[in-house]
Amino acid sequence: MKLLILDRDGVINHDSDAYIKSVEEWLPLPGSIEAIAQLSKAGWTVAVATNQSGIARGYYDLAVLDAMHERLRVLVAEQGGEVGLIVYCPHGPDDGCDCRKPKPGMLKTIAAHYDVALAGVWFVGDSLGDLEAAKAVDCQPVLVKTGKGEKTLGKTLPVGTLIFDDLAAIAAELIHN
Ligand SMILES: O=P(O)(O)OC[C@@H](O)[C@H]1O[C@@H](OP(=O)(O)O)[C@@H](O)[C@@H](O)[C@@H]1O
Ligand SMILES: [Mg+2]
Ligand SMILES: [Zn+2]
Repeated sequence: MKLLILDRDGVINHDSDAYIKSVEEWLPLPGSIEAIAQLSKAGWTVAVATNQSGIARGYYDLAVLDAMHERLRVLVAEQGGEVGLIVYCPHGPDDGCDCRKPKPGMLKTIAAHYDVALAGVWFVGDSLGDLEAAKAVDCQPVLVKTGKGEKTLGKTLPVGTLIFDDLAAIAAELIHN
């Protein structure tokens, strides 16, 4: 199967150092909804793996998080596509969970859900932790320059990291090559 895994904040929607705390603050990046819909219509399964420590920090609750993801699903459906499994880590940095990136727990959950191997599967993120999570399970790390991506570019990236301007550029690459 053609599986693509996306980080959420900074890849699909605008990110904020103040966290994305409400559906109103959850604003798609230019071209991201269309990119997901086009990928879906081209036979790709698009899953999401997102850290959401704002839950542990008490900035918003699971109902709000679910509403953001319902919004994502509705917007993509309006473009004729669909979003696959969305996995989130609600824990804080000190909770010692297995799912918070850079740990690869969420990627493993997605692989198990679809019963596929992760080797070579593209995982698209804007933070170094996303790329490190990818590397940990032999996914292809892919950095976008949106969100925190420009800042991440200044760090030492995992060997072999691919770099694209945004999700729309990734969709064009995957669909047309
Ligand atoms: O990019 P994804 O994984 O979809 O989500 C990132 C968010 O959970 C938040 O992650 C936080 O990091 P800490 O969790 O506080 O280290 C900060 O970077 C926030 O700016 C950001 O909105
Ligand atoms: Mg991000
Ligand atoms: Zn977790």
